[in-house]
Amino acid sequence: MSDDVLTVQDLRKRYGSGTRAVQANDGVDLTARAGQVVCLLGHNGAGKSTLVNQVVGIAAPDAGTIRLAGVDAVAHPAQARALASVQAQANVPITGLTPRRAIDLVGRIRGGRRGDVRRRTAHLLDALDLGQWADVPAEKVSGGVARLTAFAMAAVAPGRLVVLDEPTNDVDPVRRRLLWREIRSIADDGAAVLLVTHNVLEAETVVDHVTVLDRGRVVADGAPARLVADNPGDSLEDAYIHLVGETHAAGPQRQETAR
Ligand SMILES: Nc1ncnc2c1ncn2[C@@H]1O[C@H](COP(=O)(O)OP(=O)(O)OP(=O)(O)O)[C@@H](O)[C@H]1O
Repeated sequence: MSDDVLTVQDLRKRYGSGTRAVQANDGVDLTARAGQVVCLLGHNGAGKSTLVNQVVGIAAPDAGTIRLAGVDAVAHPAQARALASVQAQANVPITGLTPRRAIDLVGRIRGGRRGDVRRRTAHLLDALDLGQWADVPAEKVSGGVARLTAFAMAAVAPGRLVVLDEPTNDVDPVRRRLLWREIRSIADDGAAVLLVTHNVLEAETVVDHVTVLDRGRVVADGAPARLVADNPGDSLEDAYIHLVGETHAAGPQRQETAR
């Protein structure tokens, strides 16, 4: 039996029309298996969030297929959403709660048993070194602590797929190490992790597979070591820069026909 959790094929999504049309995803293929951390790399505007939003049912594709744990996610977005836990690019507001309460609540909403959720919440707070902030009102915590809390909310009762959109943003270097360890252990425990990050240097040590997006298209795909071997330089960052170019900023990928 295949252990593919997420299969995306020939995914296409365009925003707008006429001269302002942007082809944000232009025939994207991607697979994430159980136990794998798959990293999506790309410049600003390359189409990463567009892809993620379609996978979790926030946006509908124009064409292509998305299968999540056997479910057709395009036809049944609500079912697909239940199979995935998501840390979005923007934190979910948790005003009125504490980090511990917010993490615990998500675990319960996702169907975790009270004792299991309490233990897992305590583990995450400890593993991310959030103890001193755990019971502080959310409006008083720093951006980094809020980001780590949002990660823990996605990790407390992981779905078959865990989607993490820029989880390291605002997080200090020491806690980033702790965070990478937890990301790895989510996959080691059997989920598939789809990770969006600009933190290429740190991701290299943790991820199993890298998909590089440029202007809505996959321009490279493989294990980090494979991409490093196939490109000039000696790191994933070198390979990435070679693949997408040092200077271009992945500006809007306007339709050729619309010019
Ligand atoms: N709702 C929208 N309406 C119109 N254009 C959009 C919309 N969302 C995204 N775009 C455009 O689609 C392209 C891809 O955007 P997307 O947010 O997917 O990129 P990204 O790789 O996630 O970028 P970043 O790293 O900055 O988050 C960009 O040109 C962006 O301007």
